[in-house]
Amino acid sequence: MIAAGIMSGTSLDGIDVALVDIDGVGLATTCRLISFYTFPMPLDTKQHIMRACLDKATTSQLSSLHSELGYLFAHSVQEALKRAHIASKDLRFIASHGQTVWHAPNSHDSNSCTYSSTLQLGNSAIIAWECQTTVVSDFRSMDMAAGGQGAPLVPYSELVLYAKDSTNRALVNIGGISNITALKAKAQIDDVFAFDCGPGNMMIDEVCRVFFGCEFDEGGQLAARGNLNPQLWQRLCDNKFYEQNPPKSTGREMFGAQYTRSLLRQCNILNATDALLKSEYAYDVLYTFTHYSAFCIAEAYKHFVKPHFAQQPCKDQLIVSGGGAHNKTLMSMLDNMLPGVMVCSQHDLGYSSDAKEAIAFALMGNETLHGRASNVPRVTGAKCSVVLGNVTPCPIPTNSGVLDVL
Ligand SMILES: Nc1ncnc2c1ncn2[C@@H]1O[C@H](COP(=O)(O)OP(=O)(O)OP(=O)(O)O)[C@@H](O)[C@H]1O
Ligand SMILES: CC(=O)N[C@H]1[C@@H]2OC[C@@H](O2)[C@@H](O)[C@@H]1O[C@H](C)C(=O)O
Repeated sequence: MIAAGIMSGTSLDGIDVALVDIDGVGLATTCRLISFYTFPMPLDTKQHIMRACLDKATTSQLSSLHSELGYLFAHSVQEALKRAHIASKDLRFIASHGQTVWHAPNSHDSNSCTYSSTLQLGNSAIIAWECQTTVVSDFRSMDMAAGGQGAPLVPYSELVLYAKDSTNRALVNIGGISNITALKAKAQIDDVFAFDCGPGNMMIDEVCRVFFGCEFDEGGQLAARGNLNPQLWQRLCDNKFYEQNPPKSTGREMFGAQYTRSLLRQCNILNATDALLKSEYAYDVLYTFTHYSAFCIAEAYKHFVKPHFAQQPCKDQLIVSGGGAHNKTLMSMLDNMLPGVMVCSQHDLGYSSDAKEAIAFALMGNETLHGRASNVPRVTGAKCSVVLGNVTPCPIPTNSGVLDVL
């Protein structure tokens, strides 16, 4: 059956839509990518999201953004179907990740009456109405309710789609944040091991905005012209997220624009008034942040993944997906930091590097509609396996039960 997975991640660069042909459930699922599209995030919407992420949106602005994103996601799916020449009546369901504007898994504090929470916006009723189909959304809340971090969730789909009998595979997604999934050869669900490594492109993008007036470092060409700035490197390494034991997850709350700019200020880089000095700094600053992103991934691999792989002595692969796979400087830093490991991209293996997360949510939506769990408790720290997501039925009455989609 045909399903759509929608992902818009922490980078806010665009809305990813994967149209897939999906069959079966659990480890027997087959999921063929029919088409994949990324629709640019409109500037206004991006500003609205940033305002919410920075905790500066009013309640009415948040509510409006929830609807705004609902329409944007729905229209993205409609456009994808049109471009792929698929009739909307053939779409059986949409799995929508939503836009994360808040993710605070460790915030429980009874003294201040603060609760752990996660918030993904994009009104599912609007998506269901506009596309006249069933929608599965809000995948993270149930895992968090069950005591988990609500992230990362993609590892379940990675086990289903990429586990091998003869190779230890570490799958790294370098989006705004980078995360890693360890699939040792012949992995079963209880073997899956995954966590967020640290910043992926988030700080790199911020440096590009501050110094170069662009949104990202195309191909890593700008960083390639720099060298390590020792003072900044020291400051970056003071952040010990990369050393923390998993399970762990992070986001814009830790590695966002405010943090990036505060590091630059501490090193007197943002304070430099001399334009020439600033421009000389720029490439080194970008190189240093890129090096830090690679370092967080390499450290994650060396300290947590490699010992796990040692249980299965066979070939080790590190497979990179997400926008960071296009950054050649970052990829070559990773390669240098991990001698003896075959570092490649999803694309090198014949899969789309960009579509992975959108496909993953389509697969998890399928599990949900079959009443099956798709979190990995060992990964998120949840007390047990749980069925993820909220199901918004197709608005057309059928009188045959809301889950009659399959
Ligand atoms: N051609 C390219 N060269 C260098 N970097 C790129 C390129 N294309 C994309 N990127 C980087 O990848 C980022 C987007 O990656 P991606 O879409 O995987 O992130 P995301 O899904 O938003 O984030 P997350 O997975 O953390 O939620 C961009 O912001 C940019 O930094
Ligand atoms: C809260 C949230 O949206 N987290 C994202 C983010 O982007 C990367 C990393 O941080 C990961 O934990 C997660 O996304 C992927 C899709 C996941 O859950 O596996």
